[in-house]
Amino acid sequence: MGLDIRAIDDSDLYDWTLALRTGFLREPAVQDEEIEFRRAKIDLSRTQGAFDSGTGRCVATYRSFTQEITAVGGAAVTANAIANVTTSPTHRRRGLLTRMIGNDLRAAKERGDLLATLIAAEYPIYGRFGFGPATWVSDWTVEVSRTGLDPRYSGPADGGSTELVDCPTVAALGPELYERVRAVQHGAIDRDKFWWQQLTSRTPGYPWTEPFCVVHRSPEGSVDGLLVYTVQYAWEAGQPQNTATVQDLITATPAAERALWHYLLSVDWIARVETGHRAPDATLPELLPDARAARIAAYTDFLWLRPLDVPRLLEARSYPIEGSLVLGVHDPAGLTEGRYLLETGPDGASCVPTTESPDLYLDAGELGSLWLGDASAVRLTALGRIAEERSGAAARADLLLRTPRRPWCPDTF
Ligand SMILES: CC(=O)SCCNC(=O)CCNC(=O)[C@H](O)C(C)(C)COP(=O)(O)OP(=O)(O)OC[C@H]1O[C@@H](n2cnc3c(N)ncnc32)[C@H](O)[C@@H]1OP(=O)(O)O
Repeated sequence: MGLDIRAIDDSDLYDWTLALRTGFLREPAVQDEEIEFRRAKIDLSRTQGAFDSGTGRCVATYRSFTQEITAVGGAAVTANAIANVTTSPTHRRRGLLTRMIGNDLRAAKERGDLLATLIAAEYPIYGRFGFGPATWVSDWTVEVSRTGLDPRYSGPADGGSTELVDCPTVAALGPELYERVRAVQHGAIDRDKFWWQQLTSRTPGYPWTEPFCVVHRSPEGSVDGLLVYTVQYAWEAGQPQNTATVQDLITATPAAERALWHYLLSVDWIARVETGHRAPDATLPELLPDARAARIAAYTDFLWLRPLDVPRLLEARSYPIEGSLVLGVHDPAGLTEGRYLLETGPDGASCVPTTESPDLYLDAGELGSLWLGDASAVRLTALGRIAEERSGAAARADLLLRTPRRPWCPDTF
């Protein structure tokens, strides 16, 4: 029985969505409103389905779209973002994902995208396709009664302000604020109108509860922070045991972040706060007089990157110091295989193919892990994933590539 992989058309949307829901273990029922939402959102020409010629049924799904990711130094780099990857349990491990991702990565390379991005559902899936983990997230649970924050708090003392607003106000103010935030946060990705729609209104096919929303303004009156949270309402033996769950918290200044955490950790009746995905080096715990009131609920790899054009990718980011490095990149898919000479300085970098002998040999996935400055070349060498051909080269790579604050991608896609 044949398995035909092709770009889907509008008439496939119902079957494709059913296969997607099946693969993600969501109720296998598709409402017309969900189809309408997907029809508006997805680019059919970059949406693949695998169809079983015996039954005609869609048995695997895959989608990519153009995304911007912030490089170290603030440049917005064009990426091929991958999402909605599933193979139905009846057709697993027959190479369907391998065929779909191969098609897509070759097309992205031809289009000129510098890299591919995805959020890996499970760690072992994507390394074989040249991806490496590049950003991490930390999720915290805060016991409000233990924070040690002043219980008499009633708003920022520095002239800034917090205001409760509704969802349409978030949808109106959020995009401009987020543009400022992502421009200085390496690892952040752009948010399209559907992202804001899903945060601020009920979207067919996704669970949603009307949230509480707070805007923070600086002492000068500009919007510099946004907090969106829902509350799970619970009382036990006459005591409030409500849990607030952060749906989004973005800030353009450290003062705004401190003010919004202080706000949320002072709401009467909230006993516990679940922070959702924060930066891996979140300042939250140490904002609290008792930092141990915040416990790590999860600390995990998040955004994975796959280089597609090594010279342009390495030239797109900034470097703190002058230096040079020859990288020997191994890429079984043949997309980035080669030797590259990287020369860096505070004013820019050049990266060109070279015949010089490499300082470091590494797979494309390891380069994906290094690009945003999070992974350490010294550490990857200790793990046996980078071969150091010149003594001290891994430490030199870390001096060139690593960043003072860690990269962070706050969003799932
Ligand atoms: C970006 C995203 O959308 S992330 C979401 C990914 N989707 C899911 O996790 C949903 C549930 N899982 C699935 O639908 C499927 O298992 C998929 C999509 C992950 C894999 O699809 P398949 O068509 O079975 O993959 P395929 O047959 O091409 O496997 C290729 C190789 O990867 C391996 N592999 C695939 N999935 C996994 C996994 N979850 N864990 C470990 N190895 C895996 C296979 O064993 C195979 O290895 P081999 O070449 O050594 O034999």
